[in-house]
Amino acid sequence: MAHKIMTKKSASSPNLPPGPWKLPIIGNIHNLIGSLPHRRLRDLSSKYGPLMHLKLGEVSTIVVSSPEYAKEVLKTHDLIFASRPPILASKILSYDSRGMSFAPYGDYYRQMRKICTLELLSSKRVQSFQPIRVEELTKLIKRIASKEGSPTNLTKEMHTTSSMIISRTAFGNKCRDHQKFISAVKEATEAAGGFDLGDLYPSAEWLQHISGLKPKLEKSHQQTDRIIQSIINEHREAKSSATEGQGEEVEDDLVDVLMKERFGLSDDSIKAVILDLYGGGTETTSTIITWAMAEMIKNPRIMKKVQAEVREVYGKEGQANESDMNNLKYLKSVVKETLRLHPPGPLLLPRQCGQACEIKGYHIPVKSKIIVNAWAVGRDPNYWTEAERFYPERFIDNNTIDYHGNSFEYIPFGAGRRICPGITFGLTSVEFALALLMYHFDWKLPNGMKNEDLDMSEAFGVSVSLKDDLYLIPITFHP
Ligand code: HEM
Repeated sequence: MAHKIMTKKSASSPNLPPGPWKLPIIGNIHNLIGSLPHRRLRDLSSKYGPLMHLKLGEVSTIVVSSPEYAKEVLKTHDLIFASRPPILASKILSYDSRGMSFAPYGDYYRQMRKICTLELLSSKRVQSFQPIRVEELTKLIKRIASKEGSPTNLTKEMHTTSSMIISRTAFGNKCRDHQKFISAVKEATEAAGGFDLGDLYPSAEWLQHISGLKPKLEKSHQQTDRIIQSIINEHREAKSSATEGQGEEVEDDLVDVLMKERFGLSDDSIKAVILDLYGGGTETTSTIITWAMAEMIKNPRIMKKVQAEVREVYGKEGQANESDMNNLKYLKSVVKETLRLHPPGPLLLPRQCGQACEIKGYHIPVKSKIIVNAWAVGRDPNYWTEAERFYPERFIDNNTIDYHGNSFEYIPFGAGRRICPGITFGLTSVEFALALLMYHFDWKLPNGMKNEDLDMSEAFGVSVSLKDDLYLIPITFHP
């Protein structure tokens, strides 16, 4: 291994992974200033190695930037790193971390994860939501067609569509105003997206008060709580009138599933999980679609090839449908390549070390925060030829690299026990949306802009997205 210990340490000082010099109090916070975190961390790790130690405020942080070390953390020592660090936003917004994303690893988490993978996000359940996807995406195609020839804000359109798909999946027809829920969560996410000093200095609780974040999060939480609670109450009423034989048949949306008696979940747990699924599935899905569109506009050869494939497969039917998606081999490779270069969560979600351990001779202290730089791993030139190039062909006929965290050079959904449970849900929406956009329209940039001039700069947020909204001109395709 290239990064051996260079200096002899005394027996009492643990052999931490290498890292930049630490300043008093702030540690390495100043080392992160300059560019977006995933880029900055990659630059630092090219100097200090693929297993790097940083001190961010009080928090000992281990940064993983190569497939070999990602495998150590996400597979070899999976159980030790299966927890998440406590985060103020999740404590407040997610009912004391009762959702799945930030629940500490333990019995409660395992129960929720099981419900989620077997009941809420299983292939069968995802399949059952097909009518919702078809309806929302048909609305999207109609809205875009109505703007024929003029610039359309695809970023915004995709965000609206993904939000509606997940909100309708979660609440079904028993919610009268999806928009109210969507706006409240947007506000909460914006509040949580800020940098929280309190999380970097857990021992100084007073910091949470002076940063002003806590009251902001509490206010947002009260608002979202009121809305979801009233949706749950509506479900309860619909259920009881159906049982009494007066109501319509109760159709299973995600809240219905979570309310099943055999799970014995409290309302707070139900609300936390719903918020998690909404938070985990909306922006991720819409940003991938936008990145894929931007990459294809930049590479017209690729867009033409996808369009030819989609139009050939769906030509006879005159419209795209989900059942033939398996024939769209090239479109699927475009999605895979988009996720390699633009994983919406470039640093996955942080893990926490549950027990002091050693990785290839380096000491990992208990309670360290673990950051896996999936973005850097997906661009590692030791694993990828022409790593920075958008080249979907690399995945055609490559059956070894899948989405399930088995190849550690490709982990846009993470790997191991905490791998994203929404892979099927997310990919089904992404691939179908792209098939429709490619089938129904030709696309060009506004104001005579050249393909190569499209700015691909990133913005860091809940997901890493294009910095500027993507405006494209649709031209309807008439078969
Ligand atoms: C389509 C694009 C998506 C991407 C790229 C993505 C990516 C990720 C990543 C990187 C993680 C962290 C994994 C880890 O720590 O190893 C994660 C976790 C999670 N995702 Fe996704 N996700 C996507 C879609 C979805 C959807 C559609 C849902 C739900 C409807 C969802 C729900 C979740 C949840 C609940 C977790 C937390 C899992 C846990 O801690 O056990 N995601 N996702």
